[in-house]
Amino acid sequence: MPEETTSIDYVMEAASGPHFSGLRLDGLLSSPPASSSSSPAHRSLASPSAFSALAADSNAPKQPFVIGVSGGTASGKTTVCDMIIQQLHDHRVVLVNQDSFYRGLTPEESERVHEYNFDHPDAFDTEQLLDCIQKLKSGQAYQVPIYDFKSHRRCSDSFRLVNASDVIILEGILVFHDQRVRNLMNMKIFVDTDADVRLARRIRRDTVERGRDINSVLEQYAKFVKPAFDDFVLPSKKYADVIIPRGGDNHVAIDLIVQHIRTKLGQHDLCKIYPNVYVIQSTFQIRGMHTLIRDREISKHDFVFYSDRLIRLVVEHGLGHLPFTEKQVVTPTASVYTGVDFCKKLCGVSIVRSGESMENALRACCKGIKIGKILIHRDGDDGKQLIYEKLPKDISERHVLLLDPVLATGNSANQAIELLIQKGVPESHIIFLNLISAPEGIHCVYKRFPSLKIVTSEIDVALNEEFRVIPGMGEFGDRYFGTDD
Ligand SMILES: Nc1nc2c(ncn2[C@@H]2O[C@H](COP(=O)(O)OP(=O)(O)OP(=O)(O)O)[C@@H](O)[C@H]2O)c(=O)[nH]1
Ligand SMILES: O=P(O)(O)OC[C@H]1O[C@H](OP(=O)(O)OP(=O)(O)O)[C@H](O)[C@@H]1O
Ligand SMILES: O=c1cc[nH]c(=O)[nH]1
Repeated sequence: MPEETTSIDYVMEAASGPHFSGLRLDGLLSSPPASSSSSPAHRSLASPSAFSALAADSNAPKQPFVIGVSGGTASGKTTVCDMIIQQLHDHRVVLVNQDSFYRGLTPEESERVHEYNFDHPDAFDTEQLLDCIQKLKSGQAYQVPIYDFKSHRRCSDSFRLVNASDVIILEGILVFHDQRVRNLMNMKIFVDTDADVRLARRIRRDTVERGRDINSVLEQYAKFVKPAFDDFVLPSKKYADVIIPRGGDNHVAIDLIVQHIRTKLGQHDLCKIYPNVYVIQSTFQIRGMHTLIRDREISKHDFVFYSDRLIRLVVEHGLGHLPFTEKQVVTPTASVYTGVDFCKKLCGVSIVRSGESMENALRACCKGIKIGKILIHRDGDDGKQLIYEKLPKDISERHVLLLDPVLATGNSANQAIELLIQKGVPESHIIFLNLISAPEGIHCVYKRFPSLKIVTSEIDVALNEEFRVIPGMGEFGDRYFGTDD
């Protein structure tokens, strides 16, 4: 026992000296490792303009949310990632491990594997990792290499195909080291676990799972793992947005992180510009319904059925934005329940004809609700003319749910809103409900009516030259009412 303690002390002591990247030919090179940012390969890749071009196009389809998870060896990164993936069960999440981008050792390096520093940034092919994350971010699938920890090589003929998804988690000890990789992340998490706990886990993992003897594990730890942690991993902690003490045991932190990711996923870029735009939180159910109603091959019956389901969700969500008052009731157990009372001064206004498809859902939610109508004639595509209106007399005292499934140029909506305001409805008392909004329509409405609320189920990419929403769902009214052939 005293002998073992001495040898551990020795290796720990030795850890405080200099350390080097890649293969240590003599175990004690005299110059520090070349800075990775100075390599020509680094300079040539991914110019800043490539990134800004990606970021600048506000009409581009929604980009995946990229989470970086870093921390020392055996800190519990994998557990944290698993928990996030599990809790985000209704989103498509992919995990990319930095380990997959280990360069793999040359035969010469393999012969002296004990002198190879697997914990130095140069041990990873960061250019390829960047390429992978950029491709996934732009919606393309990527063939991730498979690295074998036993042979220290990559499998030459097989890859793991990672598909594009809503969330990409990039996990590894050094994922915050390179600024270009960091810049691709929307959220950075550092798993902070005490060094002694990590070392104990590492010893158990490497001896039990990787068939190594304890001395070689400690030697590698002292010579490479600990120094690289101090030099590269720990300094990158400052880039983290969230630091999780105790790793996977910290359920509160993971819950908060997942909540934040959920909020961000539901947020279109336009919601950041216009805080009164609400996109209902996307789920596979909602996407499934959109997939059906956007499919030009769907039957009329199914188009109506799935549009109605979506409309009901949008209506329910819209009602959630109405004011309420507190109300107490006595339950059958003679206890007091403190709840809320629905807003009483309410009405719906549909823009004829498509908006009428939303009336049933509103009636189903609000018994006996008054519903007015506005008919706007489309004269060309910019000229809209109001030709009919029938509104409740006391509309100025009511909150108005304005109904129309499509917001395209915004001209119809603006005509209708203008009329409501003329009738005395305060702008902030109008909630415009629709299934699909085009960015152009949102800009157009908010230019004139910034305090109105829009509740929609998806924001599309753009309008085409014919002012149709892209990808859109074609002419909603014709498809819903069966007048399209
Ligand atoms: N001996 C040896 N070690 C390697 C090799 N490749 C990677 N490593 C070690 O693997 C570690 C990186 O993985 P970790 O972060 O510990 O693994 P992990 O399972 O993701 O850790 P947690 O999930 O945080 O517990 C580095 O510290 C390297 O020293 C190899 O081929 N041989
Ligand atoms: O934002 P905009 O560019 O004004 O376009 C949106 C309008 O177009 C559609 O109606 P359409 O004129 O096709 O009539 P319909 O409801 O009778 O089908 C839709 O229901 C909106 O009212
Ligand atoms: O794409 C569009 C544009 C306006 N109205 C629709 O129904 N669809």
